[in-house]
Amino acid sequence: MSRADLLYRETCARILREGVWDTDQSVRPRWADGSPAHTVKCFGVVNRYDLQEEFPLMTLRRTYWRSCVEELLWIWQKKSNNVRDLGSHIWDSWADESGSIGKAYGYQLGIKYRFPEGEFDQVDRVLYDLKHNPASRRILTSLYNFADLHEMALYPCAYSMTFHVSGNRLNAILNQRSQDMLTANNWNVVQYAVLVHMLAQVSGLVAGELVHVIADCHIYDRHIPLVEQMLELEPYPAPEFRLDPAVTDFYAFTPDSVQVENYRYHPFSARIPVAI
Ligand SMILES: Nc1nc(=O)c2c([nH]1)NC[C@@H]1CN(c3ccc(C(=O)N[C@@H](CCC(=O)O)C(=O)O)cc3)CN21
Ligand SMILES: O=c1ccn([C@H]2C[C@H](O)[C@@H](COP(=O)(O)O)O2)c(=O)[nH]1
Repeated sequence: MSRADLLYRETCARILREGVWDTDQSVRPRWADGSPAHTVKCFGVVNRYDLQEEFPLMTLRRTYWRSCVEELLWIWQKKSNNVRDLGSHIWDSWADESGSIGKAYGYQLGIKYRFPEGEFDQVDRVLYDLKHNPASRRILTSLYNFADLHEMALYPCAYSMTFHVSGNRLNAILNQRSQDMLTANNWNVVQYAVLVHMLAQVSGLVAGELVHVIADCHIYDRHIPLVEQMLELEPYPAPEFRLDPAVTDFYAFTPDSVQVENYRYHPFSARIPVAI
């Protein structure tokens, strides 16, 4: 049985049982019809995924894992902030006429900074440190650049990764300030699990633990019946994950480098409205 499903069920059940509604407050997100998108939320959720044990793809509904990988490579490899470089349309609602989402995500990872060994962007610095200073406690990235927030269409949600090598295992903490449980929880978990596998492989390590720390973990009001239906389902076993072992350069990965086998999931016919 997929552990990712169990963690998902526990997190949603906790929000529905103990969560606090923001209905009495004025909130930023809107539904397509203009009405406020309220949530019920819990603070400070921590979910741990052992990537040696299983690939954390949920089975309670289908996660479009290939789109997750495409978005991951758009941010971490292409370092793009333009939706025209992304295969899917998930970011279109936040893009301007030129396709830009502003100085967010990929744009931040592409900025170069000075280090004793020369100039690196955040991704190249992580790759350098994993190879040359794996014992370092300073291997992290952050997209939360206050100087540029006013030029971002949406402030980064999954905003920081902290990497940690113990033995030959690469562990990571994903820090997320805000999480829409139905639309993107498993989406975010899957893409950062793939990132840990990719970085481990090109650094001569194996993927260890992914610790997902979520500050505001919420379910939107219009998602509640859909989540309740999912909580009734029995999870299937987790699928198998395979990353093309021939790839040794992070920039050589493509969506085709990732294979998922025996992915069984429950049908989910409803369209998920996304709060803008
Ligand atoms: N309210 C909100 N929730 C989010 O999860 C979210 C935002 N806003 N804004 C920025 C990005 C965009 N994200 C999105 C937006 C849409 C889908 C989505 O439509 N997913 C569908 C199918 C995707 C596909 O066909 O590839 C799904 O069924 O999961 C996923 C992530 C995640 N983020
Ligand atoms: O990767 C992502 C991107 C966005 N989200 C969700 C979390 C919130 O529901 C909205 C962002 O609204 P804020 O008011 O800026 O918090 O998008 C996500 O879960 N994962």
